[in-house]
Amino acid sequence: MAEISPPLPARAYRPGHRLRTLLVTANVLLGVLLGALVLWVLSSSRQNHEERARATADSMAAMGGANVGSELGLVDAVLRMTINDLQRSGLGAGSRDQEVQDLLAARHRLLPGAEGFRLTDDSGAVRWGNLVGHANIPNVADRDFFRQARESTADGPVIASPVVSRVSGNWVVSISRPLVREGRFEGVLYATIRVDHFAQLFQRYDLGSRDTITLRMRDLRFVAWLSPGNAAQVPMGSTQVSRELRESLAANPSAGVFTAVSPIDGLERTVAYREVEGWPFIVLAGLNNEKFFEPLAMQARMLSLMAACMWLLSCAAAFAIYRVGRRELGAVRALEAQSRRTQILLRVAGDGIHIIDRQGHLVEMSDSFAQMHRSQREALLGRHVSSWDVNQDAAAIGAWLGRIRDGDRQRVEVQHRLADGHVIDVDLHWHAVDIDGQLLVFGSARDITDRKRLLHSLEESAARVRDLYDHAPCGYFSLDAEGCLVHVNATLQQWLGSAAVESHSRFSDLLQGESRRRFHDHFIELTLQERAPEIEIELAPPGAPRRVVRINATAVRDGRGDFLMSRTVAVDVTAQHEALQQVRGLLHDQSAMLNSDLVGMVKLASRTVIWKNTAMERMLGYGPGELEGADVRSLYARGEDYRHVEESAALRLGRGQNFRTDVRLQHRNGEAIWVDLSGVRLSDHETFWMAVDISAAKQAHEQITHVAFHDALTQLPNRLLLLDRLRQALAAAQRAGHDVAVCFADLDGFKAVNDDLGHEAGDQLLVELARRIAGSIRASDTAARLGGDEFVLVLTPVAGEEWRAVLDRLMQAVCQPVQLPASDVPVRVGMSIGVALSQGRLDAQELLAEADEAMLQAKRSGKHRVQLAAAVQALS
Ligand SMILES: Nc1nc2c(ncn2[C@@H]2O[C@H](COP(=O)(O)OP(=O)(O)OP(=O)(O)O)[C@@H](O)[C@H]2O)c(=O)[nH]1
Repeated sequence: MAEISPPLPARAYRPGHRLRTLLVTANVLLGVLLGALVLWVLSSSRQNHEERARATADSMAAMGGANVGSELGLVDAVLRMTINDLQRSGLGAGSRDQEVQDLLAARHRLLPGAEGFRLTDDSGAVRWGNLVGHANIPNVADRDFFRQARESTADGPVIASPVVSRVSGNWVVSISRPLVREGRFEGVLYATIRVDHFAQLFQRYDLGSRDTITLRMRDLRFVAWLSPGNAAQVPMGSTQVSRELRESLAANPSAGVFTAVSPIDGLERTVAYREVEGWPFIVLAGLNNEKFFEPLAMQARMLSLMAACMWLLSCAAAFAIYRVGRRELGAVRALEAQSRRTQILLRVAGDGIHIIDRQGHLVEMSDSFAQMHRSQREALLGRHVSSWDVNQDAAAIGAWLGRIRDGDRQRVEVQHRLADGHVIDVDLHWHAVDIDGQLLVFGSARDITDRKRLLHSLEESAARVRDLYDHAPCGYFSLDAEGCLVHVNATLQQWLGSAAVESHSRFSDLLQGESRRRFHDHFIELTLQERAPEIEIELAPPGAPRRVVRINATAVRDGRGDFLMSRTVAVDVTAQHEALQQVRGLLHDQSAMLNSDLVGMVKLASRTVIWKNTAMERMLGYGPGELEGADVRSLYARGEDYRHVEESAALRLGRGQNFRTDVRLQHRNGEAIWVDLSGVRLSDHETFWMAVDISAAKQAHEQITHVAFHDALTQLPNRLLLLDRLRQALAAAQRAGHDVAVCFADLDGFKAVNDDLGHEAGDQLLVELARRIAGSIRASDTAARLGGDEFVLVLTPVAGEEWRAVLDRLMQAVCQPVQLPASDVPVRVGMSIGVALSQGRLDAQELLAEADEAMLQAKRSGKHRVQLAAAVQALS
């Protein structure tokens, strides 16, 4: 698998983004620059405007001050000149009124701005001036200017605050001088100027609407103002002024410029003030900033608009550049992306893509091509086709390259020799393309070596399947919707008799009788349903064996569900049928066997009867079905027999062996029944048992055994049984470490009984004495009759001398009189006994002989006594 180089990071190379950033940044900078420029220009312009406003206001204030000053100066000059004239001419008090009146009138004419020009006497009565002839001569003694002038010692005019004229009713400002002659106060000459006159003075200036020129007293009391277009009224004498004016006046009482909002009308103005030189007045010129800076605002708007237009134009230009640039960049990027896609395609392409030039040299390839050749791209680049083409040499390849033309294409299977020498099969598509006058062959090669091998393998498999199909032990065939053969394998052909099978034969025509009818129904059902039930039919073609076949069919349908054909498997079940017949016969035989009268059979599961035959029921005395479910333990005569069988059988059956034993079962009436019992294991849970009643045989055997081992007269054990028991006792005694006493007894005087009373009486006596002997011993002891009047007792176990007590008791029993039928008087016999003790010995015959010898010794010693064997005595 070729390693694919990772894709470039998404933001690693984005020329469109960079251009956009550049243009946006440039426009932002341009916007900032234009803004700064506009601000700078406006700031400079505002500064100029402010300077101009201040200069204009200052000029107007200066001009106003000069005008007011010159007006007042003119009035004062006329007043002074008139006073001088009055002092010199002696006019005035005591003079003719007309002369004074004329003088004043003449001088009044010099003062067009003065409303009144009058002279008072020393009492304040207005005696001369333009009020002469007035009905009521006013007195101004209460006026400030009169009092100040009368008291004034300085050679200067007296200016009084505006007052309402008592003559005209107008607000006026009065300028006065005292008339003093020869040190005596004779009156006050005064001129009154209407405050409106000052406003008229200011009208000669080109004031804009909302501009103001104001005249105030030095103490800021309002006198007059001119403010075109301003309807605000200012109370006469009002000192309501801005804070800035007070501060500026405090800093410089004579002149100043500042900007302030007027407390009168609330408008912002550039205000300049000037002191009226020589007079207690200040003139304030206020330029309405809004009005004055209107051109500046206009300029600002224009500049801003121009700057905005420039900026928008710049943005539009930038956007156009961006659009064009992006289109170009998009094209470049599309080309790059195409190139990268092609490169990646070559890296990841599954097929071996490669390009060769007209000379047959490899000029480009995908990684998979190099991998297919088990080589590296660098090693293969420039190689000639002939270096790997197995089927053509360089000359043939050259000829082929010389023949092909633009647009030629072909698909061929070729063989390539790999770098490691292996040859692979290749499926090659090539396409010749002329690019810029150069013919290139584009190839797509795929390694099909494995596919060809697989195809070969599949063909072999198909052949095997075909062989299997034809020669399988099953018959295969397909029928069309009409029931005619479409496919049939060789096996079925053989079954049908090859001659009978023709193309499109109707299959049912090859059948007879019941088979034909059954198949017909089966096929109808198959055409209607997906499957049809299995059926068995008989094939009986002429010249071929009859056979029974079981057929299983599936319907094949088209996309609409219409029946196309059947797919049928036929299995030859002839042998099964025959086997079934045999099995049925066997089952019949088996049934007969299982129901035998002689052999009882049961099947057990978990020790419970789950099946039994009649013989078993009869053997155990149960009625039909009564044994079903019975616990098997209840069928045994003795519990130990059941346990013995259970343990022994479990061991053998568990090893897969059969188990057989003779055991006593219990008849329902309580009698024990000897049976020959054998069992086999059927499964983990089930066992099968057969029982043959052997009670009769067992009884006969027991009788035979009893006769063989017992004395026929007394029924005591005979010599054979005695020896057997003696040997067992000796072996046990040796293991246990105790003694066995072997006592040989012979009756004393028995012969006389026979002789006197007859042999039969002798037998009766022997029977009685045998009974007494058997009753004198323990269960572990044995009393046997050897023959005649000889008895042997085996006492085991014995310890010490305890055998003596047993024998004493025995002798007492034996010597008791016996009443025999043949005698009127009881018969008495004695008994001589020889005793041998085992003392660890095991030889029974030796001990018996030793006891016999001791018995003889007892006889010899006078009879009816017990004699211990000499060997025992010696050992003791
Ligand atoms: N009735 C009868 N007698 C028998 C039988 N077998 C042997 N005898 C007799 O028993 C007698 C035994 O003989 P003895 O042992 O010599 O007789 P005894 O009189 O006891 O003599 P001692 O042993 O010397 O005391 C013989 O006469 C036998 O014929 C038998 O089965 N029945």
